[in-house]
Amino acid sequence: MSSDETVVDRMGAADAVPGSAKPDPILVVDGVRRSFGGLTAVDVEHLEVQRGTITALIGPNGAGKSTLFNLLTGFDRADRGRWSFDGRQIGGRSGHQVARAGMVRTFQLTKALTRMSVLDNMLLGAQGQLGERLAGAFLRPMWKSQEKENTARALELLERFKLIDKRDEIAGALSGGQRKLLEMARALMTDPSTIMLDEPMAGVNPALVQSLLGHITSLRDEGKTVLFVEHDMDVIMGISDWIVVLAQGQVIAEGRPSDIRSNQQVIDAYLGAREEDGDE
Ligand SMILES: Nc1ncnc2c1ncn2[C@@H]1O[C@H](COP(=O)(O)OP(=O)(O)OP(=O)(O)O)[C@@H](O)[C@H]1O
Repeated sequence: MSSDETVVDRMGAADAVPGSAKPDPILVVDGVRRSFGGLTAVDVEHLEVQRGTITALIGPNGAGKSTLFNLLTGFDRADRGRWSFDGRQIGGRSGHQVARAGMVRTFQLTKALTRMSVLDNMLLGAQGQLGERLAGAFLRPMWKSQEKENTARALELLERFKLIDKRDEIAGALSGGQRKLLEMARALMTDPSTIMLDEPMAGVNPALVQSLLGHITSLRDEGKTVLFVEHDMDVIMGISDWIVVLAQGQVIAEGRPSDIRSNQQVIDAYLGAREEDGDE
């Protein structure tokens, strides 16, 4: 859990305003826009993500969270804009190149991946960003030495995520929570410095929630940057160092959990509406 003191240490004096400067940003986004026909899905003027923190990206359905994730990790093309990761411009790079630069996103298990073993899923993760485009992927032949190295890393991660006993089972046989653990473990195969988690708690049995939360905070405590999209407010408020709120493609607010909870614009655009709907 993030105590106020550690949050202050990590975020410095960052202001709780959209587009605020961070003391040591790992990701800097400028003027990124993506439209689908007449609909502007993402229109982010400026956004900085602080290195070594857990940053949540929240917003109502259709706010553009997934589209922004896809753009930043090279799985979709922006109409305009640029962004840098760890000081290097990576706008327009492929998912594979972005992964090599050190930023990886998780993907939910596609049908093809559910038919593969847990270990093979991990080995596929070693080949860089694993996206929908790789849905029908099969393992590329690897050099023996590389295969040995990858297998050793996969087993080490499966051990850490308590999936080692499942290594030879097909991924489709895993529970919802175990799938989320596999998605996270697989994304770590390339040892990224930044991991982007797509709804890490969706479909997770309450018994596994604490374990997943523990894994996420350990990643941050090891120095990794974690950016995640999530709908569960308790999870968001509980583990985030910083929260970015997107509505209709734009950043309408950002700040510490306490700032966001009391932000009237966020309550009007998102939190209030969710309370009426009943929290998902
Ligand atoms: N490939 C696409 N073609 C057309 N419209 C799209 C496409 N991808 C996203 N959109 C539209 O862009 C908007 C933003 O969608 P996006 O999935 O990024 O939102 P989101 O915040 O991730 O929503 P959710 O919380 O429901 O997952 C939506 O109106 C969506 O319908």
